[in-house]
Amino acid sequence: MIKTEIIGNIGVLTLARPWVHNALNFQMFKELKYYLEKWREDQDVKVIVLTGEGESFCSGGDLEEFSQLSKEEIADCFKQIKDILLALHQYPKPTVAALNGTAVGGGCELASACDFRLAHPAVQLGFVQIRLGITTGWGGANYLFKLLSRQKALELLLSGERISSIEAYKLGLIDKIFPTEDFLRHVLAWCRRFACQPLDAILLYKQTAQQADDPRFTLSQKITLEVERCLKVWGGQLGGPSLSAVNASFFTKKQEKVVGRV
Ligand SMILES: CC[C@@H](C(=O)O)C(=O)SCCNC(=O)CCNC(=O)[C@H](O)C(C)(C)COP(=O)(O)OP(=O)(O)OC[C@H]1O[C@@H](n2cnc3c(N)ncnc32)[C@H](O)[C@@H]1OP(=O)(O)O
Repeated sequence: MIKTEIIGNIGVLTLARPWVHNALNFQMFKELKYYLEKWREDQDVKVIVLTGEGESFCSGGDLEEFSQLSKEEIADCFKQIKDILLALHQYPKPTVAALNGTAVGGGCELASACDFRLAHPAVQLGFVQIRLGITTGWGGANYLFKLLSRQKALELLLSGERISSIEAYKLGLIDKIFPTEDFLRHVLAWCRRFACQPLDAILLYKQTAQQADDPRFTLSQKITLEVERCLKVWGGQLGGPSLSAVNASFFTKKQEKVVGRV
């Protein structure tokens, strides 16, 4: 129910239950967890893209399946799902939700847990939970509060209204709008700008990003750690190019330029 593909260092996870608009059942969460863990250490995967098959990105939790569970079973299920979304939010590599179509309920929670959200003009988004008499059950409101101002996030959550991707872009919830035609091709080209970079540097920037909003560190400590990270890659400690290799590449390019000018 989750299809996977690695395209040029980009791991693509496709929610594949289009007959129910990619409603997420528990089996899909298990698969999502499995692939996120598998790709965490995979040197060939530098960026993760989550998308959906068919006309929707995701219609949220599978209401059919969840309605058959007891209160205790739902509590256990949601606990496991919120851990998977948190792991996605704290993932060491960049994560991208490619909204190929409608995202509602838990579909918006999933997208909000990612680093980036890309969409096309026909996409609609809605934190519709309140219209069912419930609230976000997977941590999605907290991710939304990190992305939007308190009042904009509250407006979306309290109204349960669906908004267009263009409105969501203006709010800052969507990072980029691409044409509907060949949407995934545009997404992959956008992600390739990250995926073509050295993995060590990608991982270190993600660490710096995670730390940026961690209240346990002062700004001075965060900056010291940021500098230490740079020195690690500079010295080649992570298996990247060493100081001399960085210099060599700089001077080789410089020399080539000079030769080219003659
Ligand atoms: C439970 C977790 C909770 C959270 O913590 O966040 C949530 O996610 S709550 C929110 C749950 N989601 C919803 O309320 C959305 C429900 N779906 C829709 O609003 C619409 O289906 C749609 C996604 C906007 C598409 O509308 P439309 O194009 O008109 O299609 P249909 O409505 O006819 O749907 C076709 C088919 O799909 C089934 N379906 C859709 N969503 C779900 C779902 N979330 N769970 C289970 N099944 C779903 C729908 O019942 C239809 O089935 P059939 O009638 O058997 O064809």
